[in-house]
Amino acid sequence: MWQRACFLTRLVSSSVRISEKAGDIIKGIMSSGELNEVDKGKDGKVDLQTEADRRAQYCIVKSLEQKFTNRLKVIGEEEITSEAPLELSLSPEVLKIDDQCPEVLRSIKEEDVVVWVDPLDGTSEFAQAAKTKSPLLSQVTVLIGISYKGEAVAGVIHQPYYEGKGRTIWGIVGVGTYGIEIAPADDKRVVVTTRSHPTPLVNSVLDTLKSQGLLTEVDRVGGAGYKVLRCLEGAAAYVFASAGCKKWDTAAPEAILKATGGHLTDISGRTLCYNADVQRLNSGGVLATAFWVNHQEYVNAIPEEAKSALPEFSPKK
Ligand SMILES: Nc1ncnc2c1ncn2[C@@H]1O[C@H](COP(=O)(O)O)[C@@H](O)[C@H]1OP(=O)(O)O
Ligand SMILES: [Mg+2]
Ligand SMILES: [Mg+2]
Ligand SMILES: [Mg+2]
Repeated sequence: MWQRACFLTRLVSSSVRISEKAGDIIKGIMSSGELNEVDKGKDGKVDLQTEADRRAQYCIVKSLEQKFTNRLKVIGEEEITSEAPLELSLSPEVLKIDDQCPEVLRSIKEEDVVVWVDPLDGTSEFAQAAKTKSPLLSQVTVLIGISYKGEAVAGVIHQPYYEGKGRTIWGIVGVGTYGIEIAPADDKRVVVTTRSHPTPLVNSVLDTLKSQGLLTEVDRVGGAGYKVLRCLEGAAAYVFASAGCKKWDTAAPEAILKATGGHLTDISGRTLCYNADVQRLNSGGVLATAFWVNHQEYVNAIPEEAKSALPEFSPKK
């Protein structure tokens, strides 16, 4: 089956298993209690990295390198430092849908894609949970996103602590999203936003959405992956009117959301580009909406002052 399947299906099939192995590595570090946190932050801002981030990164990048060739371009959040076991098996579930892949995706070759890796999304929540044993751990995810011609076309989100045993959600645009039950339209308008990176602008945009009836309830939760999962499970939108999220935070979630009919752009409605040489920072913020929501309505409701405070291009990578 591996030999006959197209490259993209093989890559997703391998990424599903690799993300699950990375999840086991993350859980192992949490159980050991030896997170060995490092602060990568600049300009006085805290940006944590733990041993779990480092080992999961190693597992994902090295496994992809072994399974595929060096023509595959992989861009990850962390440097390759700590070693970890690899994962070379495949998910047969993904290979089963190979014949449903649209023709345009079937012709993709290794050198045509970029793989965006966030080995542990929700590091603040992970580190805080180690100290307080709080339910924040369900907000931790492993993200592997695949882009083609600058567009997010496939993705894997593994949630290691979901209901104790974990789950893996994966999707291919034009085929569908698997591993999750997509919630129908809701009368309520729950909007999810950052828990660990609030700013006055983030809050004032939410106030505006509320005044326009596009928000009935705000839920402050961690991680870009987890927030997009919430949009698949009933939340109307994920709104983050701040820079800070990077391409590896949004690639996998965007592909999975798009595969269900939802949208993810910056807060001005501009599509995100995932070419290898693009700036890493999503400097225009993040706006994601569920399939049953009018995305443009949210774009229009966000004040111009907020949009101009978050320009598309930042001088820093
Ligand atoms: N200011 C920031 N500095 C570093 N990472 C950020 C920042 N803002 C957002 N992120 C990344 O985006 C994710 C979603 O942000 P938030 O939870 O604040 O909405 C975070 O978990 C973090 O990813 P990571 O945990 O992989 O470092
Ligand atoms: Mg980080
Ligand atoms: Mg992240
Ligand atoms: Mg991360």
